[in-house]
Amino acid sequence: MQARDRLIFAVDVPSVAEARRLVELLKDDVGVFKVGLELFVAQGPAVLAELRAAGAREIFLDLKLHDIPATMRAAARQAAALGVGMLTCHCDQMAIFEGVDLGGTRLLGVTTLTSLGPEDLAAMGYPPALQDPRELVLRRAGLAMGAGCAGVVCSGQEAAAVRQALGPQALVVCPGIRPGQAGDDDQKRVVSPAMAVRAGASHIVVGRPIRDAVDPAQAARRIVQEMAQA
Ligand SMILES: O=C(O)c1cc(=O)[nH]c(=O)n1[C@@H]1O[C@H](COP(=O)(O)O)[C@@H](O)[C@H]1O
Repeated sequence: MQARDRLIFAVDVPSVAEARRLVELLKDDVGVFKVGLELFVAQGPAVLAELRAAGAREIFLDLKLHDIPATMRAAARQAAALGVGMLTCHCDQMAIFEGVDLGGTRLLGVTTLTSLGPEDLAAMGYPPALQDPRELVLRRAGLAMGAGCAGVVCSGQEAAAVRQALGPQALVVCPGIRPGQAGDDDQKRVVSPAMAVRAGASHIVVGRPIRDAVDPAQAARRIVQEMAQA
């Protein structure tokens, strides 16, 4: 796997025209294009064909499904029918996806959003032992794998512990990546591309630091270079 294939670009824009422009600009430097809630809610499933036509080879549908098991299974089957390579969900129970054939779509369990810190977990009512994001991430990673996921989404700060717990085969996908001098925006648990790769991330997710760069393709190439060196 080349470093480029491990870079996921979050296509966080509302219009098809802007999404297509970014894919055309980045298709040679980015392995996976992530369609999240903003683009999917605005444009619906038809946007996936638009991105493929613009040059996206692999698409990650980031819908963060969270519902009762029957609804999760049904929605995951519909997403798989769209031919996406990855799909996110929140897994609160074991065996949710047991026996569900999703073809080539790999499920990723979101563990603890990278925008959350210990103070947020305390406010949400987690007991002191689970207010340490690493502990909560490990707990939820176990649930996700038990639910039938191929891997998890966590921050690079927990990636080493998650990799150790889940073994070499699991996908460990890390958003909250901030290269160089980029600001944190609304992210709280951030690391650099090199730190995430060294910690054992299989993929990193980068949105604004590429999208808002003066030269997005150059920003992506710099990140890939940093990943390759790491
Ligand atoms: O599931 C995700 O992709 C995700 C999980 C998470 O914990 N944190 C997180 O930021 N994301 C997504 O990753 C992307 C990060 O974007 P930037 O902060 O702009 O790089 C966004 O599309 C988020 O929706």
